[in-house]
Amino acid sequence: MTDFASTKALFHLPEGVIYLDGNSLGPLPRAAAARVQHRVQEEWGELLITGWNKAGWMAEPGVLGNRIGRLIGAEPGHVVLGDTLSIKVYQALAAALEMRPERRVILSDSGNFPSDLYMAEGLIKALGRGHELRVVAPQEVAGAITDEVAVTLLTEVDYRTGRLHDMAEITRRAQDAGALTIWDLAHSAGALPVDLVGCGADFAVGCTYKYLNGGPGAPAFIYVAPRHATCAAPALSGWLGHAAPFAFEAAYRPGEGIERMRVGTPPVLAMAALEAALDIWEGVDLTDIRAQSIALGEMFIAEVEVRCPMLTLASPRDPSARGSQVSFQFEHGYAAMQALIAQGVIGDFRAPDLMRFGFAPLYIDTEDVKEAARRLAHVMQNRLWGDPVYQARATVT
Ligand SMILES: Cc1ncc(COP(=O)(O)O)c(C=O)c1O
Ligand SMILES: Nc1ccccc1C(=O)C[C@H](N)C(=O)O
Repeated sequence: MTDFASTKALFHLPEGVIYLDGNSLGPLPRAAAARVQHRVQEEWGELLITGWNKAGWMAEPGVLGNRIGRLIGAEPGHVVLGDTLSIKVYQALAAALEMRPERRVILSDSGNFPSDLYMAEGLIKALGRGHELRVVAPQEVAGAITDEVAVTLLTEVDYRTGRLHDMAEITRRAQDAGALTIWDLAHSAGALPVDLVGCGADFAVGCTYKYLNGGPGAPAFIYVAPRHATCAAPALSGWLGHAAPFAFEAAYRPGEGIERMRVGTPPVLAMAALEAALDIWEGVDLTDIRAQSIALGEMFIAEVEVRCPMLTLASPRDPSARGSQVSFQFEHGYAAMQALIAQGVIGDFRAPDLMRFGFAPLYIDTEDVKEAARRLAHVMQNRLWGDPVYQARATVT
C-alpha cells in the first residue's frame, strides 16, 4: 500500500494553500530544485557539450519515457519524450492517417481539449487530401465508429467534466471497424491506472506537467505500439529521429522504433525536474492512487453538496465513470473560483461556468478535502463572488 503521508512530504506546497489544480500543473517536488541546480552547475557548467554523452542527456528522452511507460502500461522501449503534447498529437495523427490511406475521417468528441482538434484541423489542411474531422458528443463516439473512420482521436478523461471514456471498449470497436486509436492521456497519466498493452492501443500521447509533476513546460510523451513502430511514418522528420543523426546524411531515414518520434534537441533542463518528479512515482501503485482519488473526490462531492446548494455537480456521479477531477457548475464560477483562491484553495475555472477541482493523492489528503469544502462553503454562503475584485479576468485561467 502506498504511504501517502510520506509522498506528501516530498512536495513543496505554499503554507496555508490547499492545491486542487494538479490536474493543470502539478506542484514542485522538493528534490527538483537541487536536481535542476546540479544539472545546471555540475553538468552544463562543468561538462559543457560532453554532457550529451557523459551525463546521458541524449538518451534521457527514452530513459524517462520508459519510466512513464510503466505508469501507463506500455511495453518497455516504446515511449519517448519531447516537444509539447500538441506536437505529439500531430505526429501520432499524421502517422495514423498515413497507415489508413483509403479512409478520410478523424473521429473525435466535443469534450476533447481544443488543441487536439486544432492540430487535427491544421494537419488536414496541410495534407490537402480531403480528410474530415468528425466531432460527436462523447457518449456517441462508440456508435460513430464506422468503416469511414481512419482514426479515433480521444482524450480519455474529459478536461472539463472528468468524464472517462472506456478505453478498452472503444479501442476494440475501432479496431473491429479497421480504424486506429490515439489516446490523449493528459488527464490520465498519474491519475489512474492505464493499460495500453491490455487495451491494444495503437498510439498514445500525454503531458508530464499535470499529475506527473514534471513542472511548467515539462516535455510531452508519445507511445507507438510495437506492431506499428517500424511502419509509423514520422511526419516531423527532425534529425534526432533519424536512424543515424550524427552521420549527417542528406536524406531522412527514420530511426529504430519509437526513436523516430523524436524531433530535435531534448529539453535537458526540464528533464532534470521531471526526473526528480518521476523518482516519487517509483514506489507508487496506480491502483492505490485510483482508490484514494475516488475516496477524496467522493468526500468532496458529499461535503460540497451538503454545504453549497447553489453548485451543481457537472462530473459523472459514478466515480468509476470519471477521472481524478470533479467539476461544479455555477453561473458566477469564475469570480467564485477567484474568491476561493483568495481563501487559499486553488482550483480553476473552465468556460463557460465550471469550477474544476483535481484530486492528487500524492499530496492531497482527507483533511485538505474537508478544509477545502469548508472554505468553498464560506465563499458561497457569504456570496464573496459578488466582489468586483474577483471578476476581472486574467489572461491564463
Ligand atoms: C487533453 C489535452 N491535450 C492537449 C493539451 C495541450 O498540451 P500542450 O500545451 O502541452 O501542447 C492539454 C493541456 O494543455 C490537454 O489537457
Ligand atoms: N499547459 C497549460 C499552461 C497554462 C495554463 C493551463 C495549461 C493547461 O495545461 C491546461 C489544461 N490542459 C487543462 O486541462 O485545462
